[in-house]
Order: sequence, then C-alpha cells, then structure tokens
Amino acid sequence: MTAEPVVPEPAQPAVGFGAELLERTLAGVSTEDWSPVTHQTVIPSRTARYDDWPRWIAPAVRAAFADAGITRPWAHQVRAADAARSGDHVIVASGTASGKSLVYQSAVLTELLADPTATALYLSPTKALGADQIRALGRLLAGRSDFNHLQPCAYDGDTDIEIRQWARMHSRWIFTNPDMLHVGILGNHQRWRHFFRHLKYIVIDECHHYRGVFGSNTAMVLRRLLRVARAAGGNPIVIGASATAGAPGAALSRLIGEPCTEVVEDTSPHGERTVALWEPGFVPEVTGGNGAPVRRSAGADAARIMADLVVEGARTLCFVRSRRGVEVTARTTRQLLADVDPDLVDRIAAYRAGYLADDRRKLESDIADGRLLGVATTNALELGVDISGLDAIVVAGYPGTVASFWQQAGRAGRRGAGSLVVLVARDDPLDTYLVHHPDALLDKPVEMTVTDPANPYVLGPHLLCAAAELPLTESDVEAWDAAELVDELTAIGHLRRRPAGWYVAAGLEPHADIDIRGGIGGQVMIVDVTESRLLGTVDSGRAPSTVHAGAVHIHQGASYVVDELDLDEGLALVHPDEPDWTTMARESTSVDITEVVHSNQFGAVSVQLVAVDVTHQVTGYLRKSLTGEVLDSVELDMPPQTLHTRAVMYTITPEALEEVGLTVGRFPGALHAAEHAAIGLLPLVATCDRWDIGGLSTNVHPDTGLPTVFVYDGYAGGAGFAERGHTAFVTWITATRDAVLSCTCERGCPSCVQSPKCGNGNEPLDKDGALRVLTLLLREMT
Ligand SMILES: Nc1ncnc2c1ncn2[C@@H]1O[C@H](COP(=O)(O)OP(=O)(O)OP(=O)(O)O)[C@@H](O)[C@H]1O
Repeated sequence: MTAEPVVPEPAQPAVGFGAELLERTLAGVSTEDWSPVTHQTVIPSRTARYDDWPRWIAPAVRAAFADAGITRPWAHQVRAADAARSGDHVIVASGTASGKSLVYQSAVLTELLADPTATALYLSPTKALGADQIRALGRLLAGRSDFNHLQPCAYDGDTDIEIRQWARMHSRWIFTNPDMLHVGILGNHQRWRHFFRHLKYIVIDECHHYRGVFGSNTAMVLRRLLRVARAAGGNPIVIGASATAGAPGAALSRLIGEPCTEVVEDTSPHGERTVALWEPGFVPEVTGGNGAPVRRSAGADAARIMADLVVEGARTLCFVRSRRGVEVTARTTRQLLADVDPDLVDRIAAYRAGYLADDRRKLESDIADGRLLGVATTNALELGVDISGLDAIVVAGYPGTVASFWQQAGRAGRRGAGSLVVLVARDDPLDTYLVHHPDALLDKPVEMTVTDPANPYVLGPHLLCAAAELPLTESDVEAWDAAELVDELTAIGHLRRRPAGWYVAAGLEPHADIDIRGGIGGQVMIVDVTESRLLGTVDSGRAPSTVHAGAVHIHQGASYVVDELDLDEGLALVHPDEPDWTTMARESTSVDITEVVHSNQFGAVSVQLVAVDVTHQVTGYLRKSLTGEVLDSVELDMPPQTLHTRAVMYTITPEALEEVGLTVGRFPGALHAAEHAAIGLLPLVATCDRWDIGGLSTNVHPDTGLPTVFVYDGYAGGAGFAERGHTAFVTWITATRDAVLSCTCERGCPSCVQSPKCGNGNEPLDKDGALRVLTLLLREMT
C-alpha cells in the first residue's frame, strides 16, 4: 500500500473565527495599557494524508465506515491497524479526534466477523468514555444485520446485576474499566473462561491517563489479565490509544509488561486554532493572607469568558480542576447570563464524576446535540467522549500535564472550523510560570507518564489477587520481579507454597482490599439527610480534609454543610445550606525517615530520596469569606492517619543559610515558602498535580539534625513523583526559583509561595528568604 501525497482539505469555513471570539471576549475587560492575555498564537490548520484500505478489512466493516462518511483511512490509521493485524501489540498516539477508534474498530470488528467465537475487551479509565464508545459503535453498526451477534455491552459499576450476567454469557465485546476488570471480571475469572479462551483483542483507550498509583495498579491488573487469558487458552493482542505523548510505546510496554510497536505520526486534518494564555487581574483594594494582593480567581474569569462566548453563540466547554470549582463556575456563568439574556441560563450546566449515571448520560446527550451551549466540567469530559462541533474551550487552571492540556484543547474545532482555546491561570506558581513562559507549554513535548508497578504497596496486594486467580509460578514471580515480596508474603502467611506454585491463604479475599484509584481504603458516601439522598462519594483518604463536620460541600450548583463525618461507617451526612463562607482544613503533619534510598552531598546541601512515614491529623478548619478573608478558626478532634511513602528531601546547614543573609528566626518562613513554591512547580517535571503531593519543612528535623525540606508522594508506597523530582532536581529547582523571582508581588502571594492547601494557613512565609534558599541550593549543586 502506498501513502498518497497530501490531499488538500476543502477551504476552512471560518479562518480567524477563534481570534474574533477572543477579541469580543476581551472587549470591556482590557484597557489601553493592560490585557489579561499574556500570549496569543494561531496554530494553523493541517491537511489530511490518506492511504488505501488494507485488504484484510472485512467488506462489511468497510461498508459501515463508508456509511459513517469515512471513505478513506488516514495514513496513521492504516499503519497502526496493520501492526495489530500482524500480531504486534501496538499503540497509536495522536491528537484529539484523529480517528483512533477506527484503528481498533477495524481490527476487532473484522476478527469478530471472521471467527464467530472470538471476543474482545475494551478498557477505558472512565465509565463515561466507555458509554460513549458503545454509543459510537451502535451508530456505526446500526441496521447492519451482519453484526447482530456481537452484542457489545458495558460491564461497569453502572451496569445492573441481571445485565452483567447476560453480558458475560452473550456479549462478544465487553466495555469496562480497570476497577471492574480487577474486581468483577478477574475476581470471578472462572465464570469468564469461555470469554478469555477466545479473547482476540484488548483495547486500552486513553493510555496516557494511567499514571501515578492508578497507572501502577492498572499495570498490574493488565498483567493479571494477560496471564489469566493465556491460561484459558487465549492469546490477545493489545491495541492502545493515547493522546500525543512522550515515548508512548515505552509507556504501553510498562503498562502491560511486554514490548509493543508505536505509531506517533498524525495524518488527520484539523482547523485553525487560536490559543490564548490569560492571567486574571488583581481585585482592587482587596488583600489576602499576609497582606498579599488578590487576583480574580481562574473560575471567576473562566465563568465570565464562558458567558461572553455563549452570548456570541459559541458552543463552549470549560474545564475546571475541582469538582467543587465546576459547580461554582456553572453557577456563576448562569448568574452572569441572567442579567444579559435569561433565555441562555438553562443552556448552561455542570458535569463531573460523582453524579449518578443517569444524570451523566442525559448531560452528555444534551451537550452532543447542542441543547446545552456552555458546560463547566472536570476532566471527566476530557477523555475521548466524542463531543464535536465545539467552538471554544476554556481551561480554568493548567490541568497538570501538557497531554491533558492538548486533550482538552483538542475538543475545539472538530468540524474543521476555526476555534478558540483559552488557558486561564490560577493564582498558583506553576500556572503563573506557564502563562509567562509559553514555550514551556506550547512548544514542549508531552511528558512521559510516571508509573511504578514495582511499588511494593501496589505489587504486594496484586500478587495476592494473582495467586487467588491461579497459583503463582516461578516464571510469574520472575516476570514481575517479585521474589523478595513473595518471600515476605509467604513468611507472614498470606501466601502458601505448594508444588504447583504459591496459593493465597484460606480466608483472605484480596480483591476487595485494592482501590485501583489509589485511595487508602474506599469511599465515603455523601448523603443529604433531609431527603436521605446519596449525592456522591469522596475518597476516604481525602474525606477528613474535604467533608469534615462544618465543611461546605457543593453539588450540582446547590450548597450543603456537613453535619457529621463517620469514617468507620464511610458516611458524611449533610444538609442544604447557603452560608457566606468557604472552609479550609487545618492539619498537622510529621515526617519520619524510615530508609535512605539515595543521598548526595553538594557542599552545604544534601539531596536525598527517602522512604518516609507521614502522619497527618486534621485539627480544625478556617472559615473564609467569599472574597478570601479569614473569618475564624474552628477546632476538630479527628484521628491521625499515617502514610508510608517516598519523599525527595534536601538539607542545608544553618551556617550556609546564615551566610546568605538569613537569621535563624527567618529559617522557618524561608524554608516553608521554598517548599510551597517547589510543590507548585513539581508537576513541570513529573506527571502529577500539587494535590498528589505534600510537603513539610522544618528548622531542625529529628532524623537529620538540620534544616530540612520534604516533598512526598501522597500515596502509600510512593507513586514515582518524588523520584522524578529527585532525578530532575536541578531543572525543578531552577524553574521554582525563576517562578518566585519573576512574581511581581512584594511579600509572597498565591502565584509564588502561598499554597491553597497549606495546613498551617500559609504561616509563616518569607518570599525573599525562599529566593535565598533556592539560589543557595543551585549554587551548591551546579
Ligand atoms: N479517515 C477518516 N476520514 C474522515 N473522518 C474520520 C476518519 N477517521 C475517523 N474519522 C472521524 O473523526 C472523528 C473522530 O474520531 P475518533 O473519535 O475515533 O477520534 P479519537 O482519536 O479517538 O478521538 P479522542 O482523542 O477523542 O479519543 C469521528 O467523528 C470519526 O468518524
């Protein structure tokens, strides 16, 4: 097959449309000498490169594509589908809407037609994406009797029990997620024997989403899946799909533990895209903690931008970082529109995980058919949900990875028309850095995902599950590099050695003990006591700081106050209330070093990777007015929680600190501020966000006897983030120093050294001291 020369696409209907939208949004906001836009660029449109259909694709499959308007495949689709067909594990890593579905649909559907016993498994990180892919498949196959016997079916937490049973017996293409695959399918794999024996393809969609502890857990689930399928007589090929990512082949290989081919070129067309970086202005005459100037929040500016865009008739998605931020942004947009055009108020909605399944499905179809014009969403809508025809994307707060940013941005302009993408910076060091260093965002290759399946806290529980599924053999143990851990588990009686291999001890039910998403022990249900209604859930590790008694909780635009948190029962009881304040937990934290993994001395500075025990206790909370002023502080009596994890740390001698002009009295503020800024910038070198990591700084740490700063992974056993910080220490600290240095505030603000999740209410902080600490570190190390 020969790839054709470039075929020009039809003329773009709306060149300059994105820039026009931006101009209208700026009208009334910017003045002659000030604009919130720090950078603006146009990504030109790209034309498609086509190839011929491979001969092996079944005519019925080709006909289905043709009816869907796909007359010829793009070149990268053919390359990837050919690789899978020839028996290689393959990953296709290309932009949003570059037709990755066609790659696996062509291979899977052809195989399911050719072999009436063949089966396939599709895996996505979210239920919403799985549901969307089934709908897309349904549309593709509608009215085609050739495919009647496929019965594609979802098998996830939203699937009714009777349908699950039916799916297991009749469906030849199951759509699930790693959580359900782990507990519902592998945990009952004997019932799935027939399915596994005939399993031909495993599709892993949105591979770049499997990072950190979730990625490491998924990697172990996938290795268990391949092992169980092969033991049943199957020999599945893995087809991965990912947003453009650094080294995707290596990433998929790490996920499945086997080599694979990568296809990274993108030959699909896209329309012109205007990208703007936006830094909200200061709120006049308002000061925050320590007298710092206060910027308008990213959510407030994003709501204003979305309202302006919707008034212009632009279909807009606004990505917001937190579930709570989504609710607030949707509500603010509605309020703004109520004054301008009340008819538009009902065309705005919020979308996020944690809603009940039916509500989510309804919202998805309302967005797809344009009934909704503006939607604030968490990244639950970032992944693959095929929503087309959007004119504008507002990203409120850098989403933490370059891959996510482009994935969100790629939702715009799917119809080939011009479109607008606006990144609104949050008042935070990383966001501020990026809107002033656009090349670090717009010209940067996408990060490698960080996963660490060898983390003993991840691997150990999966070894028990694997042994419960089938006895563990010597070769399994070798392949997973688990000899030491297997010995430990055997010594404590969790595994038993028999001639056929290792078995799990009687009475253990290891599947129930793993939370694939990395929480430390399940979910807390949030219940409205006035109606006995389940509103949603929150990870129990985060519950003490988010749904403690007195906390304000927002759901679907409505506000609630928590009456009681019962961690033993996994229940947070709330009632509807609209107080004029928000709440922020205060915590005390201590860190004990349990093992030094790496240590390097550079003059007065040591930099180390260490295993630590971090003990947290929520001691109370601050109530803050809606403008950010602290109203009062309330005490709480909550149990301490200990996390065994990894940290990157540094120590500095007191003499060196004094030599750069810091008196002993300034050490705490300087180290604390340097720690906050460094936490804010770690996502630049590791694929995490600041909520995945924590920190502690101290004048004298009992284990080192020196001024010490720790930045630790917020997950048991570590997730690989601290390790990345250790490896890329100089790059990380250089960016941190630059961010603090270039911030125009006088004494520290949220754009540089204040932290939104500081358990000490951002006290004490010494910005100038932090600069001295960071400069000293770099001086000693370079
Ligand atoms: N060769 C092609 N020619 C024309 N249109 C195509 C072709 N291949 C796919 N499409 C269309 O492009 C759109 C996007 O395809 P698809 O959803 O598979 O992209 P994707 O890469 O999986 O996107 P995402 O990043 O959202 O996962 C669909 O509407 C699909 O019908």
